[in-house]
Amino acid sequence: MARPILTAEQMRAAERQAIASGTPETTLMERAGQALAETVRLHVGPRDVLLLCGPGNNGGDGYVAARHLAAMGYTVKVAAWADPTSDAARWARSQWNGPVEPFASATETPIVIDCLFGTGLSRGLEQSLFQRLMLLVDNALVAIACDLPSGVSSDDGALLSPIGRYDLTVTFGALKPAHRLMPAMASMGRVVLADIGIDAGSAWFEIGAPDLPPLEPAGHKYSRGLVHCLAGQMPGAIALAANAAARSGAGYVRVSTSLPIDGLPSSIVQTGGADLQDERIGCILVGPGLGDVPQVLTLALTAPRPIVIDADAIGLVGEPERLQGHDTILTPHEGEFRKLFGESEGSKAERALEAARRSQSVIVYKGPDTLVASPVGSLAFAPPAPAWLATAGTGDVLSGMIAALRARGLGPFDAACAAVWLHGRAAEVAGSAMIADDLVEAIPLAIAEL
Ligand SMILES: NC(=O)C1=CN([C@@H]2O[C@H](COP(=O)(O)OP(=O)(O)OC[C@H]3O[C@@H](n4cnc5c(N)ncnc54)[C@H](O)[C@@H]3O)[C@@H](O)[C@H]2O)[C@@H](O)CC1
Ligand SMILES: [K+]
Repeated sequence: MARPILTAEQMRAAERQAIASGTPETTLMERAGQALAETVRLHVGPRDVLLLCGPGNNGGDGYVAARHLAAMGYTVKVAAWADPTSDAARWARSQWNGPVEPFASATETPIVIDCLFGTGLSRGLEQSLFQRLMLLVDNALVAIACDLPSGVSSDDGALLSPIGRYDLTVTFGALKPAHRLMPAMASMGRVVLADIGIDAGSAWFEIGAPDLPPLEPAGHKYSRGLVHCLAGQMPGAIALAANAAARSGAGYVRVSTSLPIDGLPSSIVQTGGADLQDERIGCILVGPGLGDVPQVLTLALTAPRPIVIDADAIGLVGEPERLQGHDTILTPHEGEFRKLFGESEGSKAERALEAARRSQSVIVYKGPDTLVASPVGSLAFAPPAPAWLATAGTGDVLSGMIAALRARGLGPFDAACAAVWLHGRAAEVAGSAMIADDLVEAIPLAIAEL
């Protein structure tokens, strides 16, 4: 299931919309606090709980959760860093009939719930506050963030002040960009999304397990999708990509190469020439192991077919506007992105969307927080992928997977999203000691699970 992602401003608008439709703000807060308490009950055993409450509505959620946890039988302590400043938070505070101690006197507790600041954080926490918070969080058996760890900038995932490591983050209505952007995402633990009755429709979302095109009973290798790979100076990389394409369900994978490539399965056809006008081609793949051979990219761009442009070919594009009018998917990592699009301002999300607009291409902006952006403003955030994907050749595997799913008939944005999800899942299946070749072997297993 794809989960929606909203900026802080969009979240406030959705909240205003819910209030205008007759749901009072205190009801939303009640639902949020109750969901937080329920999540603790479901995920964590019956140990003492400390809730740390801030002045805004994040703190309000904390007072509500304290009431529900106490009713569930937990031993609950509440420590406030400041008195409530919003009406809803004052209401929530008034409903909590236990003691509230000053933040400075809070001591280490097995379960710590950080309800200091959420989407309303406007600057870093003062030093004495973040130091004490980090101590309590890092010494807890289980640390839980209400909406966001305090110190995280909701819209871009930046750390406005240092944060500890959380086991669980419970968010409401929609995920926020920071839940899926570095560096913040690395410290959030599992992110649980609670429904509080807000309509959180958005063009931004977290990628969920894909629906792949059904296989036609009367299908044949061309209708299943023909991927045409263009080799370059280092054919090992394109061989990996071609293998990945074949194992992602392409009906037919061809590689144009001037040098025979050893070790390719015989089902992958090697050709000397490259007839890219062949209308049966579902997707062309260019870039892995290409080297400095710009004429191969130019050749690919003469073909009126979908193209995946990866690795070396990204650096050969020149101006992103050159790609307008082509049906292209680009798969840059950070260095390749900056080489093609320059040093632009803004969050990773904004830069990905701007790059997609300029090039009129789908951009797969890779990294520990991979994003897929479309020229019309759709933006997909990858769920966290295993750290062991950071090894040679995994990018080649991804580009082959995207080319296969594009050739199988998915649109460029959907093909990229599906491949990113399956790539992460295949890495989990392959395990932490995998090499890129093992990742290829794991693709059919990941697809079989769908
Ligand atoms: N938007 C929604 O639909 C809902 C929001 N809810 C909760 O409300 C939260 C947002 O509430 P708020 O907008 O009140 O924001 P916060 O509770 O995140 O914080 C706002 C308060 O903190 C102060 N502040 C900001 N940065 C500070 C800093 N570095 N040091 C000291 N003070 C600082 C602000 O002046 C303000 O008083 C969400 O994160 C979520 O937990 C929930 O109650 C459910 C519904
Ligand atoms: K928080």
